[in-house]
Amino acid sequence: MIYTCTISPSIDYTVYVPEFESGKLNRSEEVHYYPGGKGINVSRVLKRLGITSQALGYAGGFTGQYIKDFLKNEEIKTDFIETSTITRINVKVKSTQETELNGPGPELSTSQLLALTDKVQAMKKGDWFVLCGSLPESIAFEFFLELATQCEKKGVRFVLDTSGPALKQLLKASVFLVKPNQYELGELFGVEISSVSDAFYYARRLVEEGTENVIVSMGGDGALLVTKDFALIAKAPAGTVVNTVGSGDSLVAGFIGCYSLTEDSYQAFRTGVASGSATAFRSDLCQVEDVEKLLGQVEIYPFEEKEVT
Ligand SMILES: Nc1ncnc2c1ncn2[C@@H]1O[C@H](COP(=O)(O)OP(=O)(O)O)[C@@H](O)[C@H]1O
Ligand SMILES: O=P(O)(O)OC[C@H]1O[C@](O)(COP(=O)(O)O)[C@@H](O)[C@@H]1O
Repeated sequence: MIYTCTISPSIDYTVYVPEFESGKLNRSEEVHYYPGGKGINVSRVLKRLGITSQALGYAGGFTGQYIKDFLKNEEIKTDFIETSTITRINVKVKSTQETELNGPGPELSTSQLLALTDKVQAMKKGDWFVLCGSLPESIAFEFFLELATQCEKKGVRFVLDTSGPALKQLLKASVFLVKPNQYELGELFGVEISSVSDAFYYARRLVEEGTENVIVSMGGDGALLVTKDFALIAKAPAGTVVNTVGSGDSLVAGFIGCYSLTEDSYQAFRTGVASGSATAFRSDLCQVEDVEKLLGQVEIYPFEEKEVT
C-alpha cells in the first residue's frame, strides 16, 4: 500500500482574475475549492492513474471535513487524525502571474503525534510512506526522523517532498525519493541554482549522501533524475499553462505510481514528468487520459556532465 502523509493539508481556494492588482478590489468570475496539500494531491493523482493509496495526516474543523468528504467522493481511502483547530485555506490567485498565500500548519499535541507513529508502525515491508508538504517548525524534526527510521527497519520505502530546515534534517534518513524543485534544492545548499549543471551537481551530492533517487523539478524546463548509476534529463511537453499548483505533487505521484508497478526508473520518470505537465495544463489535477497523451511527448536523454545549459 502507498500511504501518503500530509501534516498540513489545505483547501486550495483558487481564484481566476484576468488582471490582478494588489492593493485594489479585484473581482473574480471563477473560483474553485480544491482539497490540497502535497500528500493529498499525490493520492488524488494516484487514484486517477488507477493506483490505490491511503491519505494520512491531520485534518480538523469544517475545512478538514470538506477535504475528507471530497476525497471520499473520489473514492480515496483516508485515515486522518482529527485536530481541534481548522485546517488551513491556501489562496491561489491565477492572473498574468500565479500568486500563492499558504497558511501555517496545525499545532499538534504529543498524543496526536503518537497516533501517527502508531500508523507508521503498522506498515509492512513493501509499503510506501510518502511524507509531503510543509512540516510545522513546532514539531521537532527528530519526530519525523524517527518515522523514517521505522520505515527503514520495516522495509517501507520513504519518499520525501518537503522544504525548509526539515528537508535538510530528514535527508539523513534512508530516502528512496526526494523531489525538490530547483529553488528548494538551492535553499538546501544555500546557493542559487541557475542551470541544469548546477542542479545536477547538488542532486549528485544528495545521492552521494545516500538518497536513492533525486528528482529536481524545474517547472516548464522539465526535470532531472539523478541516481547512483545514471542521470536523466526530461524536457517538459509544451502546452497552455492553466494552473501549475499540484504539478510537483503530480510528478511525485506519476513516478512512484509507475515505479510501484514496474520498478523501472526510466518509465517512472517519464510518467512523472507527463503527469506534472498534464496538471499544469488543467485547472485541477491531471486525468489519466491527459497523462497518456503527453507520455510520448516527454523527451528524455542522459545528462552529460559536460553539458552546457
Ligand atoms: N509551465 C509548465 N509547462 C510544462 N510543464 C510544467 C510547467 N510547470 C510545471 N510543469 C511540469 O510539472 C513538473 C513539476 O513542476 P514544478 O513547478 O517544478 O514543481 P513544484 O510544483 O514542486 O514547484 C515539471 O517538472 C514539469 O514536468
Ligand atoms: O505545505 P506547503 O509547502 O505550504 O504546500 C502546500 C501547497 O502545495 C500544494 O500541495 C501544491 O504543491 P506543488 O505545486 O508543489 O505540487 C498545494 O495543494 C498546497 O496549497
